[in-house]
Amino acid sequence: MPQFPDVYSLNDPTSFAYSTARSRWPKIITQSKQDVLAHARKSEDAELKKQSETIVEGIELLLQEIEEGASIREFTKSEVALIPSLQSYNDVLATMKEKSTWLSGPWLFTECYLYRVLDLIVKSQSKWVNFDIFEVLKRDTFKSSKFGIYELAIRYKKLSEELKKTAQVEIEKLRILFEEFIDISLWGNATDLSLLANATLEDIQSRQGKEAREKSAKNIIANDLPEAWKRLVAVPFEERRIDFVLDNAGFEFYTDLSLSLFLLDAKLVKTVVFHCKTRPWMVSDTMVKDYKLFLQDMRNTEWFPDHQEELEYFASSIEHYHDTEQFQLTDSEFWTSALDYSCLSPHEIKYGGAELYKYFQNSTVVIVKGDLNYRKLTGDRKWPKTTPFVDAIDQLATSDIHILALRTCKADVCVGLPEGLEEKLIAFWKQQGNELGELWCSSGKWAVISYSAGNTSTK
Ligand SMILES: O=P(O)(O)OC[C@H]1O[C@](O)(CO)[C@@H](O)[C@@H]1O
Ligand SMILES: [Mg+2]
Ligand SMILES: [Mn+2]
Repeated sequence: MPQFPDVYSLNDPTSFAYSTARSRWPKIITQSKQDVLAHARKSEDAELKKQSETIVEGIELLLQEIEEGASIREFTKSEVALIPSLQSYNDVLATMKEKSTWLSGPWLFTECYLYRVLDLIVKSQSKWVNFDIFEVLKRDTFKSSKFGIYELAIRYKKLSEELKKTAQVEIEKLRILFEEFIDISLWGNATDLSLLANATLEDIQSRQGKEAREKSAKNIIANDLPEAWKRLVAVPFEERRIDFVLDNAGFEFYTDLSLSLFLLDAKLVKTVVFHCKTRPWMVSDTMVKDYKLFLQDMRNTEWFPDHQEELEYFASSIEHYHDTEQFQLTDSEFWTSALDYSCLSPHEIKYGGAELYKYFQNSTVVIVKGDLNYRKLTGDRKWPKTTPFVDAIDQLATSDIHILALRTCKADVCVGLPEGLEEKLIAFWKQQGNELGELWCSSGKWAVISYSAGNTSTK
């Protein structure tokens, strides 16, 4: 049994956690306050406008508490009565030996807690319960991803028509295509909005598209994809189901859909299920309602005046699979609870962990997308970077769940690297003019593809 190292903490100046709490969070929160104000301004509802004042006050107080490094408090009885899953945060707080603060607590827990406080502030107002505080930002960024969107829609239509024409596509060709669409979905994660605080839109565009991906191929520093492919083709077709634990809406969601469409068209899988968040989360994460908005936005000819045939082909293809239930979307409170994914276990019966555990045992492969999900898989602990992935995911390694993590690295935690590579990357990042070489791992420029068959003992 591996020893569990400490988790990353907000008061460590060598961790990306440090600037996250002191500079990134305040920017994100300030932006969301502006979106509340803009929404209130547009509304004619006097009650809604009045309630926006309470929300803004709440957000300002939150901002002040973070900046002052105030203590983290338990959610009150009435708050938990309003949103029962907040209790998961109180459960974890009760186990902490030291009092946690906004600037010194565990990074992963406190970041999750932050988004729940923000959500609570909004949902405490009756006229705002269905308001997604990040929706405008998510859609605006999708709108400005035009070129990447065109390129992928063109690629997909051509391939899909070819697949439909060909009676029997050679398996080796399908394997190569599988790699291509995994790659698209992986790098789709490079442009999440919680990092927008640091990136320009140009920067974002330069990360999308084929050329950017080709340049990044050497930056995939751990790659277990061959094992996932072997698993996929070993399961009888009728039982083949791929689950996605989704990350971001917008461009990344679009790339996840393109991977799903390829898998369905190529008859590599029978069913695809997307697992979404039940509430606004980490700025850009996908909720079930974002699917409808996605279809609507794809068909917005003002936003996307060119390549309408290809965009329509993409949208109606996914709609078709949605109608036949080969493509499904679902959500669970578990994903935004305080628990990390070692709690995807039969013992976690309060927040949906046991249910998901059972469901995932029947999955061919569970694709876990993005940085935050990866941090929750590995517990956000200070694992030596050469730790095997299966040693960092606790009981999931023996859960019978087949996990494939696709993650661009935007935080300190990372495992599965070959001996000596970390040292080289630290030196390289320093040489690039960065003060802290260790922060290569939070730059979003490198990525890992990690697999666990859920049965370490027979691996
Ligand atoms: O959308 P992703 O890939 O989960 O990225 C968001 C994550 O990255 C971070 O920005 C890393 O610091 C966190 O806010 C969060 O863990
Ligand atoms: Mg763990
Ligand atoms: Mn995200």
